Amino acid sequence: MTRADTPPAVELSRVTKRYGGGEQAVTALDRLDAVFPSGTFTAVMGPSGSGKSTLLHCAAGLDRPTEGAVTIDGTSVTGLSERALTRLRRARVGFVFQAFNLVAALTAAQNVALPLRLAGRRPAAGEVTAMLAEVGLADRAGHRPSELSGGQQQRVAIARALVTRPAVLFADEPTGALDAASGRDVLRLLRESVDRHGQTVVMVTHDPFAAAHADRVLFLADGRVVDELSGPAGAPEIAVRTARLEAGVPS
Ligand SMILES: Nc1ncnc2c1ncn2[C@@H]1O[C@H](COP(=O)(O)OP(=O)(O)OP(=O)(O)O)[C@@H](O)[C@H]1O
Repeated sequence: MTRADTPPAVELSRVTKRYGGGEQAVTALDRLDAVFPSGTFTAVMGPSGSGKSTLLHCAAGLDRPTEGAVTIDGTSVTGLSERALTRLRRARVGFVFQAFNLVAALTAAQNVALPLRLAGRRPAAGEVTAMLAEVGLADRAGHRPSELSGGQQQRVAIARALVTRPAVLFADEPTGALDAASGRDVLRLLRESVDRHGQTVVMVTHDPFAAAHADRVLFLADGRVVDELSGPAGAPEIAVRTARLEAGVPS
């Protein structure tokens, strides 16, 4: 099957997400449409409060839209029970957070094995080590998060997110807490997962240099996609579009 025949990893159709009610109601996503094709790397940018994290949470099945439809790896999230949604998420979705979110009491290897164990699988011999080797940390398998640098912790978090070979990996500001060199390592890993393994990656970022690693950049404002850059775009071009959006200038 060619990539064009493969269903999108994630699709959002007219997704609205409202928080609160009455006078206090906030519309975080406003009839938003977005398609994340399988095997592509998309960056999501936009001013603070534009709905980026809400988009990620709805697209990952961590949160349910108020209206509209979300399909993950061909399965409609609407109507799924909490249990079925959790199962879908564990099997088909990976998540990487700005703050790494590793389990402090577990070693790197145990952290990476966790999603397999939660899915009721005993990791095959060498599976976890191979995953750690992929992120350049085969020699740190027995270390706890407190014994690793921020960049190394984020690489363990990426290994943990990829070990189930999910249909889609979501990353929320994955380089936000890292120095420039560690940030570049993390972005290179995400890029390689797309190029080598056909992984689908969706990453929220404020950083045009980070977004320049993606195949496509979606720009959000007021809960809608208002601009898009396709094909690898350079950081300067991304920065100009971002500045325009923050200044409220239509593109
Ligand atoms: N749990 C919540 N309850 C009420 N309002 C919320 C909640 N979560 C988000 N919002 C509101 O929804 C809007 C979108 O928030 P969201 O966090 O998705 O934006 P963002 O683009 O990720 O922002 P930032 O770049 O600052 O992280 C904001 O106005 C925010 O205040």
